[in-house]
Amino acid sequence: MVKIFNVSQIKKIDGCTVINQGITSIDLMERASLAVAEKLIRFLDPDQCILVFAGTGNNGGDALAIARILLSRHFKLYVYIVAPDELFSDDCLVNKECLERLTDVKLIKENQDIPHIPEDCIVIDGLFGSGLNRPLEGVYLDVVTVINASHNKVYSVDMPSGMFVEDNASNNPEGIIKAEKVFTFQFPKLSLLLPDSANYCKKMTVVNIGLCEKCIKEEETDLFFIEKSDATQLPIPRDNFSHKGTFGKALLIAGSYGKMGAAVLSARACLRTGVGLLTMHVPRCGVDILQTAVPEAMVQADEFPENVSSVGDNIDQFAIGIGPGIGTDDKTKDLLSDLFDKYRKPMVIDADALNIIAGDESLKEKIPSKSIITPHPVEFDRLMGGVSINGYERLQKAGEFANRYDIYIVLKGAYSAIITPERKVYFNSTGNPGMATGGSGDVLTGMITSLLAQKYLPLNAAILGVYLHGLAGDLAAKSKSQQGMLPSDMIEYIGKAYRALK
Ligand SMILES: NC(=O)C1=CN([C@@H]2O[C@H](COP(=O)(O)OP(=O)(O)OC[C@H]3O[C@@H](n4cnc5c(N)ncnc54)[C@H](OP(=O)(O)O)[C@@H]3O)[C@@H](O)[C@H]2O)[C@H](O)CC1
Ligand SMILES: [K+]
Repeated sequence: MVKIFNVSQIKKIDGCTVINQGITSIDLMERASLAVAEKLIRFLDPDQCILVFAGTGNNGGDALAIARILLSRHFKLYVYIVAPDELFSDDCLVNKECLERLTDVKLIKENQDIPHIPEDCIVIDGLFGSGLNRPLEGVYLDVVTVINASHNKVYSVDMPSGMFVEDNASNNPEGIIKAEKVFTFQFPKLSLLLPDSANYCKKMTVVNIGLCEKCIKEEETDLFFIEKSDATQLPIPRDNFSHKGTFGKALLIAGSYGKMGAAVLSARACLRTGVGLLTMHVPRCGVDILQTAVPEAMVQADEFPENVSSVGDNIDQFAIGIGPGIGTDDKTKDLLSDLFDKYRKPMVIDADALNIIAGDESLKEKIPSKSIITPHPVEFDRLMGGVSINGYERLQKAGEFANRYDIYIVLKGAYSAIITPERKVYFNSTGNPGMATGGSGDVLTGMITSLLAQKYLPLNAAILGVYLHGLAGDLAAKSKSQQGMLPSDMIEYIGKAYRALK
């Protein structure tokens, strides 16, 4: 797992690296800058005009070092330092003086010094990084406004300038660089993983700068970024002598009139994820649909034609998933309440089941311990009874909710977050915007329920389910495009996603 740290932890690890590796801070800056420059060199066109905007701190120092390295590789550069008071950090000053020996470096001290930014150029943004401690104002705000208005591709060093590493609730949305890509050092930054960063960071690339592994190991955090190597360790190998009983029994309670597709998708995804036996509990109108569309599943018909209203006895033998397409009919509300009374093992709760819970406080108290709920942000806000001001606040609330009700929350998004009852957060690294379509969540519910049935611990079921779901989405997008892919395609790629983990 890659750890995610706050600013003071990053500073501490920096300092500790300098001591333990016997280097100076300028060596570390050079290493970081070289790592970013090498990435840029791979795709930048040497004939394109590149504008570098540096600040006066260490983020600026990085940008100036990157400019020097690019110049040595014959890129065409124009360099500006925004320095209203000309107070430079020591390492920034060293890099400024080095660069001034090679090229003209212009200072921007006030608004009138801001250059016209032509179209079709590239901007390298090194105004501010993790040292930002207040929203941008004055000439800094003006420079950011001009860069954003130029609509050129902007590559940011460490952070989009103007964006805080964690909470941006008090920030000025106009005072943040809109970056095409952010090359962030060593650790993903929390704010870059939250949905509010969509306008400011289209893509994040984590650049390894060789910080001291021992310091990283010793520094504690509750925030993690899931990598392939983490997911690879999770699948439970299949024993030669195993039989269908070995891989558990799942019961998916899904569907209502007009929403049987959700039941079909969750059923197929559950089976493709490896469950031994799947039973679908659906309204009577859905029996033929399920039996035809998913022959591998057994079907239990509800007594009602259009909605699910009750589940039978003997449900302890199953891992249960409830929600896809069930609607919020009163009969279905009764079912959920009854289910929570009867069944005390972890279950997967999604979609309309969450909307039902949102409308009834007493149901929250009854959610079985260690269950996994899988809301998207709107469902989560409904569950909280109010909209969060930003992704950071939503994450805090999710931590409190998970802790209070002793459950796991999969907060779906570009980097889906798995929040544990201990308030730890694991961000997923797979997936793409092609998955943002109706049915995608039903697939995830089926997958996680399947893993619970196969005796994965709830946390592992959530992590592996979310990772595989995203990976299947990535494989589907590769073959069918983000626009053309469907949740059904993702299901077809679950097998390949498993293979990719080998
Ligand atoms: N391990 C690493 O990640 C490494 C990171 N590096 C780079 O260093 C920066 C962080 O550098 P730092 O000098 O700490 O901070 P900044 O460059 O982001 O900011 C510089 C100073 O600017 C002042 N400040 C803050 N906010 C504002 C604002 N809104 N307007 C004007 N000025 C502002 C603040 O100083 P004050 O005294 O005014 O409080 C900042 O200190 C990191 O992002 C990386 O790029 C290293 O190069 C390698 C290791
Ligand atoms: K920056």
